[in-house]
Amino acid sequence: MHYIECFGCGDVDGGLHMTSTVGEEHLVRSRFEVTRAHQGAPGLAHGGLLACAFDEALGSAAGNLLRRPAVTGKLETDFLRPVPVGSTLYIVTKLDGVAGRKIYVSANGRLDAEDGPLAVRARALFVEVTFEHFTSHGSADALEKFSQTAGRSREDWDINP
Ligand SMILES: CCCCCCCCCCCC(=O)SCCNC(=O)CCNC(=O)[C@H](O)C(C)(C)COP(=O)(O)OP(=O)(O)OC[C@H]1O[C@@H](n2cnc3c(N)ncnc32)[C@H](O)[C@@H]1OP(=O)(O)O
Repeated sequence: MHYIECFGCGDVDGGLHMTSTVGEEHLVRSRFEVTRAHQGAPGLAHGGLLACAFDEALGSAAGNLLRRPAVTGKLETDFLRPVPVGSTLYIVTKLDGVAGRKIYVSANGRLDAEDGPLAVRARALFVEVTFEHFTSHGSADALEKFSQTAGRSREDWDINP
């Protein structure tokens, strides 16, 4: 799932420009490059921006692994180490479970390498929604744009791979 106007993964000025890929053992790997635009304290990433990066990584995992539209219901973050400007967070997300519409995911973010020091941990509950969630609360035009730019139609979502 990729939407070019998404703040997390899209081609948006000032956005996070994150990329995510599904790898071995159904783990989703995401990267977040921390720039000066993401600062809170001087030279360090803002905690809210880091939470956003994890929302993106966790949401990307829920969406790409299950191929169901879902939105964040709950997001928890543990900030274990400062994350400096100029560093890259290597985020690995796993699917912990599904119960009805509830999708549980968790992630670890390590500094500058897959095996770097653990800097941020996060857990989230995503809730599966229908497309009407986006048309009734968002914008039908934006949803159409998503369908076009993601290269898939709404009907594709009915298929559970
Ligand atoms: C086109 C595609 C593009 C793809 C779109 C991809 C988007 C990804 C974007 C990145 C992620 C985001 O930023 S998403 C944006 C931020 N999030 C949002 O805007 C969500 C706003 N909240 C809502 O719309 C709603 O509260 C929902 C959809 C989350 C839930 O409402 P609902 O549909 O009425 O369902 P509800 O019965 O309340 O909840 C269903 C089950 O989840 C549980 N539940 C719900 N919320 C919580 C919670 N905070 N903490 C614990 N549990 C919760 C309930 O107890 C229930 O459990 P049980 O009784 O079944 O046991």
